[in-house]
Amino acid sequence: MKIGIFGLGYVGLTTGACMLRSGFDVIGYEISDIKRKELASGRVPLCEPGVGPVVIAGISEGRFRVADHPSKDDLPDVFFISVGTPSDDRGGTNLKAVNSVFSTLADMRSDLALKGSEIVLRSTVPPGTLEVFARKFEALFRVVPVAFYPEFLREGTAIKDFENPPQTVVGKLANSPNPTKLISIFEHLDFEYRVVDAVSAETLKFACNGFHALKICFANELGRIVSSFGGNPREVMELFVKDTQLNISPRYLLPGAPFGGSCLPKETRSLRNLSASRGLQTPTICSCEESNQSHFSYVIDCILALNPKRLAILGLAFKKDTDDIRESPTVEILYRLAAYGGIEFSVHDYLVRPETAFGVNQRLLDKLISLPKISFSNRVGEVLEGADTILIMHTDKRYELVTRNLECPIIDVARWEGMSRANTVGILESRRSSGAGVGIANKVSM
Ligand SMILES: NC(=O)C1=CN([C@@H]2O[C@H](COP(=O)(O)OP(=O)(O)OC[C@H]3O[C@@H](n4cnc5c(N)ncnc54)[C@H](O)[C@@H]3O)[C@@H](O)[C@H]2O)C=CC1
Ligand SMILES: O=C(O)[C@H]1O[C@H](OP(=O)(O)OP(=O)(O)OC[C@H]2O[C@@H](n3ccc(=O)[nH]c3=O)[C@H](O)[C@@H]2O)[C@H](O)[C@@H](O)[C@@H]1O
Repeated sequence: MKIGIFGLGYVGLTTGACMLRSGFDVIGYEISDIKRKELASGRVPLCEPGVGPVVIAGISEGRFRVADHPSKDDLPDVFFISVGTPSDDRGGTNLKAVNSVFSTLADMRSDLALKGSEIVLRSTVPPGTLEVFARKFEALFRVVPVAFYPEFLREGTAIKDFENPPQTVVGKLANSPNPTKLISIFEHLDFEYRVVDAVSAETLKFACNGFHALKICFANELGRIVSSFGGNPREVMELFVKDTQLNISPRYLLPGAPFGGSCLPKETRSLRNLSASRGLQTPTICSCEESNQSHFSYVIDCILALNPKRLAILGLAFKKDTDDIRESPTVEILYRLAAYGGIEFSVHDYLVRPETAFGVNQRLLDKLISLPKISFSNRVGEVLEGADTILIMHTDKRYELVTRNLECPIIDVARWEGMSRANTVGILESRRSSGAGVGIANKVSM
């Protein structure tokens, strides 16, 4: 069986690698010339453990090909759509890329029907999206099975998650046939799956990401309360998650950094936007954004309490084991601290590299490293040299080891260590009276 994948980003390339591992041939359709060229030259334009070697081997064996659009002489049996669905200006979902893919496929509908191809939407989309596209591209949906199959992978563990998903759900429209070829892929991978209506599958995806964000907010808010009484937030929550009868899984429940990445912030904005569009009052769900912002303020206070002059920051990506800096908490913290002036930053990450960043990540990184008083390196020793304060943002054991015997103050946000706001008020006052940070002062005071 031949698999086609639209969008060779974090999800699309992982899907490609997993399909190759399962023995299928893959054609990736990617709109970015640079990404296509990189792949054609045997370079993988992102860091995701395990993906690179499989994709490169697939390319050299001729089992992974890359093109800008499908050709009717070389049609896949199953098309996965994994293009980006970023937030729009109002917190809704920008569906332009998905629309463009459906439009391409609609133009080829007779060839797709002849081949018996199926279309599987994997991009995260708001409830009701498949129905909207079914109306818009009615002629395509009439002759080709189209399903929504939410993706539950996490960056950094994407292959593992793809091959062992927490659950497998296929959403389809009432009058659409079962996507039998897609289901035969699951059989091969030994997945259990459930077929539900498209709106349920679309909403389930938002429910999962919204709940992940909510759990993080709860853990971080509770952490702040425990800290204020002199208790140990990690200990409290480590005990809390031991109760797996009533407290569900430990994931997302250990206090640490504010949440970030390309998904949770986007989906919390989308949920607020969806509620508002239906005139619904959903204060718990809507408060996640505010709660996360207040946690940023708390972390900033803890850093400023140490009055750093030269701050070494370990971990720039939104979490360890990825090079993705989209909505990274570290990036947000850097901008907020930079607005105060007077701090020099040296930043380390094992995987983020200016020379290998692409697309949005490249633009974000270029902007960040053009900040005054910031240096960036992939050598941790270089970054630590001369630092008077250290900020650890990733739960990476290597950071624990390399900082173990250092004498300067360390704030390990990822593990909630060294987090204290003592003396913050005095420092904020003096920074404010020197005119620094006026623009964001109200965000920082709590
Ligand atoms: N990153 C993650 O951990 C997860 C993401 N998702 C969802 O999967 C989707 C993709 O996410 P990412 O892979 O992170 O995005 P990404 O931004 O890394 O990749 C999207 C790719 O699609 C390409 N593209 C855009 N329009 C195209 C078109 N018309 N034809 C072909 N290629 C096109 C872009 O150039 C880019 O390479 C989003 O809807 C996201 O919400 C779902 C689960 C996990
Ligand atoms: O829909 C998506 O796009 C994906 O979004 C997230 O995956 P991802 O953003 O790759 O990574 P996560 O591990 O969920 O991390 C997101 C944020 O939560 C934080 N986090 C994660 C786990 C945890 O236990 N605690 C915690 O604070 C991370 O540091 C990060 O800031 C979801 O968790 C995936 O299940 C989902 O498929």
